[in-house]
Amino acid sequence: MLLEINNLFFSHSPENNLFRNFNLKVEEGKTIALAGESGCGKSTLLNLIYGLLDSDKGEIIFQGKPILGPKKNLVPGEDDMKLVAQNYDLMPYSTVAENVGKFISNINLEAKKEKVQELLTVVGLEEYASILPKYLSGGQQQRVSIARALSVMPKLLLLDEPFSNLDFSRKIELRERLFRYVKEKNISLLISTHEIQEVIPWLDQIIVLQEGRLIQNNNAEETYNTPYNAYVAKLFGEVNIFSEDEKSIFDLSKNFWYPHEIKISTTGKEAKVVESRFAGSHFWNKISVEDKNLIMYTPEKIEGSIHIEFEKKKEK
Ligand SMILES: Nc1ncnc2c1ncn2[C@@H]1O[C@H](COP(=O)(O)OP(=O)(O)OP(=O)(O)O)[C@@H](O)[C@H]1O
Repeated sequence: MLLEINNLFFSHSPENNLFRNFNLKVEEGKTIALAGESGCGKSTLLNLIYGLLDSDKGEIIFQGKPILGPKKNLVPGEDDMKLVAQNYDLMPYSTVAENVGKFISNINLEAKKEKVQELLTVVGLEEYASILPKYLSGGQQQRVSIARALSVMPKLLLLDEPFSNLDFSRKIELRERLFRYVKEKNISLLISTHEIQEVIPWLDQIIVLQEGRLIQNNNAEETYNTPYNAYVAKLFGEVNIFSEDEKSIFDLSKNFWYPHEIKISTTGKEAKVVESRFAGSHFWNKISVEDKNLIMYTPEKIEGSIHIEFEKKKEK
């Protein structure tokens, strides 16, 4: 096992016990999302794993060796682990290329140059090699920091919200190149995000945190289809949530229905269209059924009175 967290306890302050008996295992070469709403403990967990914080109890074992916090280890960080936090920590008077090459040996300068070039391509900054970081946007600095972390070929890369500062098209480009690169090099990636939708296609596993508790740890498909609770379902975007009573009124077998799982049918329950709005790839509709408002997506604009059914194949 690459990383093992056993019975971890941690609190920032005595009145706020964030992690209470937290356990997690990370295998080699896996791409894992650390998901959960703001404040659930994602950054704190990454900092604990990297050795920037002292745990109150329990152990974090990386490649068979315990990670010691700052009290016992003055220089945090392991050779085979890198963290890219939300402050990018670049050398201000060195160029982008020098920053990326900071940890690469100077023994073979030609090989170093090639490696830096390869990493700049991964993060889409080939043209910025000779620029100083201060002339870069926050998102670009973030990418330099990711390239520098990749340069040491870590066994485990921890990324804290790596796409938070990027516009949509940059995000799509970086995402694909980064995820392919880490898989190819067998680097385990633990990436914190509150926009799980954006990374689903690349994930082996999703770990969901809720107020410091690990509440679900499955692959993306299982997490999406059988979310542990409404909090998990909501991480995937809009979802219709039914109480136990409503579940029986609607004769449903599960509590969470995504908008695309509700379909127009010739029979089924009658519904009134409250509003229908163009949303790009579909129309976003609010409908009212049995005094409950539901969101459903349709290919065309809808109005008036309709009949709906709940997609059968997703029922479990
Ligand atoms: N230095 C600190 N001192 C005291 N409390 C802190 C500190 N850092 C974080 N916290 C608290 O610990 C909890 C977890 O914070 P953390 O930053 O780990 O969450 P997060 O899931 O990464 O959030 P975000 O997605 O907003 O970055 C929050 O309640 C936060 O207010």
